[in-house]
Amino acid sequence: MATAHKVSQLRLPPLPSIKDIIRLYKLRALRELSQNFLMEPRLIDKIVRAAGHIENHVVCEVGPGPGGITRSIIRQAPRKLILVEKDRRFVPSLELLADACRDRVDVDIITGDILKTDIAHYIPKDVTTDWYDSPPQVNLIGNLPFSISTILMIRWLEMISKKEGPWAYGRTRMTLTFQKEVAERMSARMLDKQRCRLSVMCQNWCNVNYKFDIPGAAFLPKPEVDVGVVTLTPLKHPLIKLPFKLVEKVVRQIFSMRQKYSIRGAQTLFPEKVREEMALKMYKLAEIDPVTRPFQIANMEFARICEAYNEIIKMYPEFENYDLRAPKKVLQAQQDTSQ
Ligand SMILES: C[S@@+](CC[C@H](N)C(=O)[O-])C[C@H]1O[C@@H](n2cnc3c(N)ncnc32)[C@H](O)[C@@H]1O
Repeated sequence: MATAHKVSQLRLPPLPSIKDIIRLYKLRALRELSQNFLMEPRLIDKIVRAAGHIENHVVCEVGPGPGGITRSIIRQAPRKLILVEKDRRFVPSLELLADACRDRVDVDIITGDILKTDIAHYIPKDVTTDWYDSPPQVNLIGNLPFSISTILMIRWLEMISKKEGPWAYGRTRMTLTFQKEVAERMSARMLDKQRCRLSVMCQNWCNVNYKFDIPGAAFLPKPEVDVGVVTLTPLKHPLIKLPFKLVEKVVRQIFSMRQKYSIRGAQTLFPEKVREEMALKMYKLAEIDPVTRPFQIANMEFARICEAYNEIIKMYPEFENYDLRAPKKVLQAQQDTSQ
């Protein structure tokens, strides 16, 4: 059932429009920072509404840019707003916003790379909830730069798996934008043609909800692709209860040969001499048909494959560190030790 949220709870004093801000501060968009500014207030508010109730919450916005989404967040009266923006040119326009709401919202402006910023450091401890309770009053929101969105998501999933960073406070929710194709992959279920490593990884640790699309034309400059808005809520219990690195490796290798039978990719988890035998053993333990293709494998079946792999590396610890992606020299050493 849809929840009704009050809009415009906090009135901001008259401010120049985002268009004027961009002109005033000469904020020409930089391609290298994937800068595409969302210009439509209706769509901006729709993203913020997708985050649910955020009044009195601690909100962290990734890449606020000139502050379009930031304004909409502020109008919802969060208790604290943490802004992480790599491009210093946006600081004056963000300070203008921080100043306009200084009596009601505590705003931290951090100029830095989100991939290197410890957001948790800025989140007050009193928001902490137990992992198995409702999510804490903390939200991560961002119209993410395309160039880092997948890396950031994978990094955050690893943090979720370890209950670290913003997830040390409980099951912190995310409302994020991705290239439409990436958003479709994140939410793709078994048999979907978009199904890939990212689908299994996201769905193993989170409830992934593809909310709606935003046409490229709503951005300035217009990107070549449309955008998808996704919300993610960490699951109380992941489907595969094994370390992130193990799950990532197994799922990655199985999808490494997308069009072939999945066992072909699974074989690459093991050194050449034993790969056919070990992969077959793994599939037998997991009760998976070797002629299944990767996109035909359900999340629970991936769980069985990962568990079977874990059993095998317990039996043969020499295979544990075998990694096909390792540089040639390391690979040779790995092959030698497994003979
Ligand atoms: C797609 S734009 C979104 C701008 C604004 N939020 C909007 O919706 O109009 C992405 C923003 O992320 C910033 N950005 C790019 N790489 C970043 C990084 N590694 N860390 C933090 N911010 C980054 C860009 O400078 C830009 O402001």
